[in-house]
Amino acid sequence: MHASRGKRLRVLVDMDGVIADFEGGFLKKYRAKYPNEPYIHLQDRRGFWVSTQYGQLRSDLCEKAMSIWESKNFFLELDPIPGAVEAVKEMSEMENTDVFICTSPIKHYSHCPYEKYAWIEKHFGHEFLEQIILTRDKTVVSGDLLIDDKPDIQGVEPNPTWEHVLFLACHNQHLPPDCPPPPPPPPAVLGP
Ligand SMILES: Cc1cn([C@H]2C[C@H](OP(=O)(O)O)[C@@H](CO)O2)c(=O)[nH]c1=O
Ligand SMILES: [Mg+2]
Repeated sequence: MHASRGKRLRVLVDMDGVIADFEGGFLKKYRAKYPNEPYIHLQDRRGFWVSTQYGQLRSDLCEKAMSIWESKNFFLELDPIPGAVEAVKEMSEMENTDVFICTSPIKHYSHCPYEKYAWIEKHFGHEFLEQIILTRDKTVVSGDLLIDDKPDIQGVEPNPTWEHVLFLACHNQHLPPDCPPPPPPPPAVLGP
């Protein structure tokens, strides 16, 4: 369809949960910082927001969870999702295709925006810094596809130009394809 119009395909690729392992990095650092607190195994994660499910486990764990991704080096030290960096590089070399990393910084901005840039430079190289879009509202960004692990992507634009491709993640893998509200969390699994 796009080729017949002579148009290039613009792909917006989300960062956390798609190319950077936010959930794995969170759990590793949470358990290291709070070895005596309960935690949620990745297979038991439900709902997009980690802090919401931890808050349901015990109310004070919401803030403890937030302290992890608000810490220096959290975003910088995330591991790539296996195969993701190679796949994005390959896609960006495809004919008539423009790839952008479209990612939302957390509002605690001391480290996150810088570290997202540094992460892209580290894994994709300096040139790829041209392809970064940092925004808290992805609906105002124009593109053909948005590959993102968040089931509901909302903002001021009710009709975004992109089609959302839901990227499979531990927190969304139980959702039916048409993405109604997530089911309630399973019974808490206590650890360690
Ligand atoms: C708080 C929180 C953030 N994030 C990610 C999503 C956003 O990045 P991205 O847009 O790259 O997926 C960023 C800010 O919310 O952190 C999660 O994936 N889960 C969470 O629970
Ligand atoms: Mg994401």
